Amino acid sequence: MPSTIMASSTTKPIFTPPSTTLTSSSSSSQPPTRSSLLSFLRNTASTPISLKLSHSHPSFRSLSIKNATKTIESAETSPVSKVGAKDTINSQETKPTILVSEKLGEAGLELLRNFGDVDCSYDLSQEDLCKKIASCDALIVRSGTKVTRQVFEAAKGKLKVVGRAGVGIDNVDLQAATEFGCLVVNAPTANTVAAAEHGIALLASMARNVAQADASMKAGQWQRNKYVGVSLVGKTLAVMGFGKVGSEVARRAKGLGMEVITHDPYAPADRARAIGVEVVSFDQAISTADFISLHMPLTPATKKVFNDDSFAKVKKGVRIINVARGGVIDEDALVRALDSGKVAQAALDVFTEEPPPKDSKLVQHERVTVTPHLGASTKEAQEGVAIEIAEAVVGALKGELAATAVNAPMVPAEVLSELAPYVVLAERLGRLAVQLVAGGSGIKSAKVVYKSARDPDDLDTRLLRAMITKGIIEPISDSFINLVNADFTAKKKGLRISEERVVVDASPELPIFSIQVQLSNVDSKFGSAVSGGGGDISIEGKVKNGIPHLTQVGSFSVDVSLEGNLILCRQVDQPGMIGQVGNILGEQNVNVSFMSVGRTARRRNAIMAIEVDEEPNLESLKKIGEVPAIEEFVFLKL
Ligand SMILES: NC(=O)c1ccc[n+]([C@@H]2O[C@H](COP(=O)([O-])OP(=O)(O)OC[C@H]3O[C@@H](n4cnc5c(N)ncnc54)[C@H](O)[C@@H]3O)[C@@H](O)[C@H]2O)c1
Ligand SMILES: O=C(O)[C@H](O)COP(=O)(O)O
Repeated sequence: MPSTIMASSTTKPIFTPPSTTLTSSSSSSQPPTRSSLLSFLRNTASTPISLKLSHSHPSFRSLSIKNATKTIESAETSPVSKVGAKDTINSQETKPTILVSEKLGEAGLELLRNFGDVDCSYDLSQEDLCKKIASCDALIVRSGTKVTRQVFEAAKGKLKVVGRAGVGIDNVDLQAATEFGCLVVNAPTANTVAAAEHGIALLASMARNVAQADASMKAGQWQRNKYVGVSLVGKTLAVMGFGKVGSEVARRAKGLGMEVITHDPYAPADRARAIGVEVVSFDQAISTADFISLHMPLTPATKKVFNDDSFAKVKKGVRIINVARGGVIDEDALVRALDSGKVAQAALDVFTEEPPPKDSKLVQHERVTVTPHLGASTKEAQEGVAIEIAEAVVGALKGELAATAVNAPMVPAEVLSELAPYVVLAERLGRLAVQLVAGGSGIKSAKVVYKSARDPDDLDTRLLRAMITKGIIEPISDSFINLVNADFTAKKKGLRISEERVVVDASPELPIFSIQVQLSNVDSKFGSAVSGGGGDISIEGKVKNGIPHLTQVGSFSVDVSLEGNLILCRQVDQPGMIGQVGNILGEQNVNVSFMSVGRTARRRNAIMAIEVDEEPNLESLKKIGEVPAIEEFVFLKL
């Protein structure tokens, strides 16, 4: 059974492909360009066509002569080739500017300096950050910089990647980043152990009043009876969030002889069981634990999850450790629970507001131990994080897909290399399909059919869908589309993209046998592209020897590589047609690089697909339209 995925829902028509008159072929109206944001992929030797997609705005010229009336329509030509190379981020002329707004390990800075101009400006105000960001290609932050919507707006499309040198990305407005097509990457692994060790340090020092006793001695006291602690062995620790840090804390707590239970709605129970940790419900965890250690991210679902209600359910005298995020605790409720004795002690590394106000009751509370967000602050972790984020940011600026992308699908390297030629095919099919739409028709829905011999579940199409979306939208709007914002932009423009995977009897060696793009409920300026009775514009392509080919236009089979621009003609099948069209193009020194003819029956309708190296002028296209046997034709720009 073919599977269908709805990429986005639709509300209103998105756009109308442009159409102007024959005389409007001048290239003087420069299309809007923005610098090359995130490319989808790097160039690889195995990829026949450059995948480093600079952010140009290639609109297209299209000419069609419809049936007997032979109306000529043309969309304005844009100087595609003039904008591409200049805008490429890693060109020889310009080095990317990387703003580092918080202290980063030297090894990471070194990596960044080898690639771009690094501006280390710490403690910037929001206003200064907004001023600076407009000239930056990348921004690297820790938890202290708030990367708000305002920052993305101020970047005016220049900012391509935000690197979070650490795990938590709650200080980055991910929605805004996605809308602006800005990739967000983090460094999720290098500080795990440091955070877990800090959690254990707080657990032990809280239980034995280390911080309070230390302060008391420094104040000249010797209070042995006052600082009698509690033992850890045999006590129950509830680890809330069994991710990287939580599981390391659990492991260490087991080593201290504690009973460990965990609550994590998403973690696989067998991973916990494997280290002797039982997964329980939230209520069970907090009501049975002697110690509760927090290790979940701050999300809308976890915000203030520890509040008056939850403190009402905890065991009297519970002790709480938080090295996750301050915002998961309602801090006023915690003060109340401490004052009432329901919570005996708390050890906190993180706060709702950082730094917390000087008169914070929580910080000043005598049964609270505090550290200024030091969980990740070991020499080792900071060097590791710096290298991890520098590599991710440099990779993203080079156009590589980041393994630690937070707001884009992570596509494993082996999948990526296999899909690379199909990615090119996908974009080109989208680009061709939209040029077949007649002016005046709004495109509301596109359907993509992937034919493959493989199990549909084995086919990750997110990248392909993004590229088809890019192909459809970019030529006719000023939107810049990448893997980060493709689905968002499609939805915003009311374009619904549905996907279907069809299993076919083909070689399982190839991930995809063919990709078909259908545009529904639109008129076509090339009627032959409309297939069957459904009235959908339909084109299909395959990858042959690593090169994308157009193999079907409407009901006609063709076979032409998708490397240059394309002329599609429908004519009465008769001798001499190739020569006539070839002569017209030859007169203008336009080289035909590839051509193919598909027909329904001998001496009936045929489609000629001609790939040309150069762009024919309007005069030549007009002459092609005037060849008597040619019933309709369209010029498509790739
Ligand atoms: N204090 C520090 O310096 C420091 C250092 C590193 C990490 N952190 C913070 O620690 C937290 C965990 O980091 P990590 O690297 O282990 O992340 P992680 O993504 O590996 O683990 C988070 C876990 O929380 C779970 N989770 C999500 N919602 C939950 C909920 N409602 N209840 C319970 N569990 C839930 C997830 O399923 C996941 O297993 C993050 O908030 C991170 O920002 C702080
Ligand atoms: O989420 C994290 O990685 C930690 O909170 C560390 O934050 P920091 O980089 O500001 O120390």
